[in-house]
Amino acid sequence: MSGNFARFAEVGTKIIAVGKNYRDHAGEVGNGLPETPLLFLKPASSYITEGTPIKIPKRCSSLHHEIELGVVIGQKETDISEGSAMNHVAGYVLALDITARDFHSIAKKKGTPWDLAKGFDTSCPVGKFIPKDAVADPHNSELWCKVNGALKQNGNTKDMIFNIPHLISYISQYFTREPNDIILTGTPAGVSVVKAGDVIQGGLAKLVEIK
Ligand SMILES: CC(=O)CC(=O)C(=O)O
Ligand SMILES: [Mg+2]
Repeated sequence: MSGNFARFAEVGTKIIAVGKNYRDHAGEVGNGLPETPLLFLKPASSYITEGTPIKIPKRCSSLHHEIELGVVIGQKETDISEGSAMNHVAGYVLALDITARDFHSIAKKKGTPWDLAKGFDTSCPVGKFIPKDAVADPHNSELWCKVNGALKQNGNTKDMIFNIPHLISYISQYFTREPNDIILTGTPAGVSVVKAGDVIQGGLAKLVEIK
């Protein structure tokens, strides 16, 4: 594990994920657009470093990749304004919100929690830490994902419905954020099934790639 990963892999880390934050992905999964950020938690036990194999959960027959920009929180915060939100960002990571889509569809239909679909062990592969200043514009960065070399997701963070300051401010009204917590900011369209043996690659602008 590199020093950069060590920044994140500390006890007490929270991963707060935002759902349906891109219109095109919201369209492909249905149920309309959110009026406020749609939040769910992924446990710290879902976290793996880049290159660690993803375990397909028992009884899952449709595992999906979701490439996402992760925002790494730099300091303890609660109830902060949108105006000061970016001061609380230490940097970014490229991450996958691996989703058991069959479990997810059932949960949505029944109105039950998404934990099993989104929070199982290994469902959050995370790439190396990217310092804040290395990302010129986090609201205009290409985000892509390939499976076995074929391009599946090709989005841009400019298409987020709720931008990063809004997400940080909104989340901080409900959850105290601590250093090294991560906010996954949602995925663009193109999610698709991955099977045992597939290789998933992702990229953020020209800055980082994960595999
Ligand atoms: C409906 C979803 O897949 C929610 C989600 O995780 C997203 O990134 O959007
Ligand atoms: Mg997601």
